[in-house]
Parts: sequence; C-alpha cells; structure tokens
Amino acid sequence: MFREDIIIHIFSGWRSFLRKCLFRVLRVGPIPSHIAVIMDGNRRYAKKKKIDDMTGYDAGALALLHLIIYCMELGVKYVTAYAFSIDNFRRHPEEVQKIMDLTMESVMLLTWISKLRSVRVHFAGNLQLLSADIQDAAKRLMESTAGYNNFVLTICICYTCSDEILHAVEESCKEKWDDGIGIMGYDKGNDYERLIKVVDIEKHMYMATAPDPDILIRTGGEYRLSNFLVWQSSCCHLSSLGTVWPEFGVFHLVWVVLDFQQNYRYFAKKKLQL
Ligand SMILES: CC(C)=CCC/C(C)=C/CC/C(C)=C/COP(=O)(O)OP(=O)(O)O
Repeated sequence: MFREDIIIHIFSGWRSFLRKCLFRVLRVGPIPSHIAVIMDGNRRYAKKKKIDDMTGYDAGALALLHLIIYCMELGVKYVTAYAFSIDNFRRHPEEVQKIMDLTMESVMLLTWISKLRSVRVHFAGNLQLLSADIQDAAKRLMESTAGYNNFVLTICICYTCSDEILHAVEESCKEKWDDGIGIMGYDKGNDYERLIKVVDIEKHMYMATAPDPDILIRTGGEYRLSNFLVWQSSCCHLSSLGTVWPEFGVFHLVWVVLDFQQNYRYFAKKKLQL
C-alpha cells in the first residue's frame, strides 16, 4: 500500500507550497506542541465508498501519514494516534489480523521515514498482547529512533488508559516496595501524607515520553474518549469532527488549530493553575 513516492509527492509540488504559506499564517498564533487523534470512521468510509473495510483501514493509515507530515511542517512536535484499543480484540479475528498486518507494514514505512526526518517512534500500550514478530519490530524501531528528538510519533496500540494507569500504579508500588518505603500513606497531624505521588505514577505511564496533549481530535462525529488518554487530557482542547478519519485533511487540521488558538488563553491559564 505505501510507496516511497507517495511521501515524496506529499512533500513536494505546488500543494506543498500552498500548505506552507497557510501554515506560515497559522504560526502567527500559538502552535500546539502535541496533537492526539482518535481515528474513527474507517469502516463508515469504506461503506460510503463501497470498498471493503480493510481498504478503509489502508486509507486511514494514509490519512495518518498525511497528518504526521503536516504536523512536522506546522511545527507540532508530538503526534499521538489511537491505532488499536485493548477492547478492539473483541472485533472479528479477520479484522484484528488486518489491523495487525497494517501495523507491521506501518513499522516498515516508519523505519524509512524516521531516518529521513529524524522522527522518534514510540509504541504506547500493553505490547505483550502483540504477536512476537510485531513486538520485536516495534521494539527495534523504538530503540533505533530513541536518540531522535525532531518529532515524536506515538502509536497507541493494545492501549486503554485504564490499563495504562493500572500498569503505572503497579510499577510505582513495586518501586516503593523495592526501596523499602512502603505504599500506604499516613496521617501527619491534620494532613495526609501520600507515599505514592502523582509524579511517581506519571513516570511509569506508557505516555511518559510526551507531554500532555494540547489538542485531542476525534473524527466520525462521536463525543467519547473511549478510554484514550483520559489521565492526560484534563486540560486539552477537545475537537470532535463529523468527517470520517480517511477524509481528514489539511483543512480540518487548520480548522482545529484555529479553534485551539481562539481558546488558547483559557487553556494556558488552566494549565498554570494546576
Ligand atoms: C500506524 C498504524 C498502526 C495505523 C493504523 C491505521 C488505522 C487507521 C487504525 C484505526 C483503527 C481503528 C480501530 C479505528 C476505529 O475506526 P472504525 O473502523 O471502528 O470506524 P467505524 O466507526 O466506521 O466503525
């Protein structure tokens, strides 16, 4: 599905020139540092186009690739995509297999892009639930790109935020236990002293490699977080778009960033109050 000439096409030509002009105008305002996406509506897109669901997912992966390139050009440093939730294992095995095959293909393509553009790729989630070959490929890609800091792409796979929190709590307890500190807080006069702090939990989150998102986009017209970055999104700008994910394009991105810029003062103030 992916070919290197597709990427070269996106980077070059008059479209790229117009996009860069548009982005230059957008950069007059504050640019989000981190954009997260719930890529919903791939099967609805397939139905609409009368193609099979699997081709719909391919189109979704291509839309993600476009978003990554636009974000790099715009100056957004972190992009996080919800590729596969732990709950998605309940889908038809053939569909699960297709998304896994797509993940493997994406790992190959990302290996190429990461070298070309110094992209750090991080897979966030319960990776033990992946097959051994995908786990190996993902780990190799994470290790080989760990030194890059131009741009950080996080693919949330076998992910739910509740699983992430459980994992982080477990790791924090283990750490405190090993240090002989204990995990239960105690009364300290009128105060209650916690032995496990928020920073301990955050250190062990799968998403510890990125700051909290500034914008969380969900396509497909839904208003749910579906267990995605629930801990990290308390101060972020939520944007629900009616468009299905494979149709997400540069104008949707511009619209969302303009909306974020309009509300920026509010979010910046909220963050400072925390
Ligand atoms: C890099 C990488 C691994 C890319 C993954 C590609 C990709 C687009 C994954 C989406 C997975 C998914 C379950 C989306 C939900 O849409 P849905 O199909 O449930 O949409 P619907 O609401 O129309 O049913």
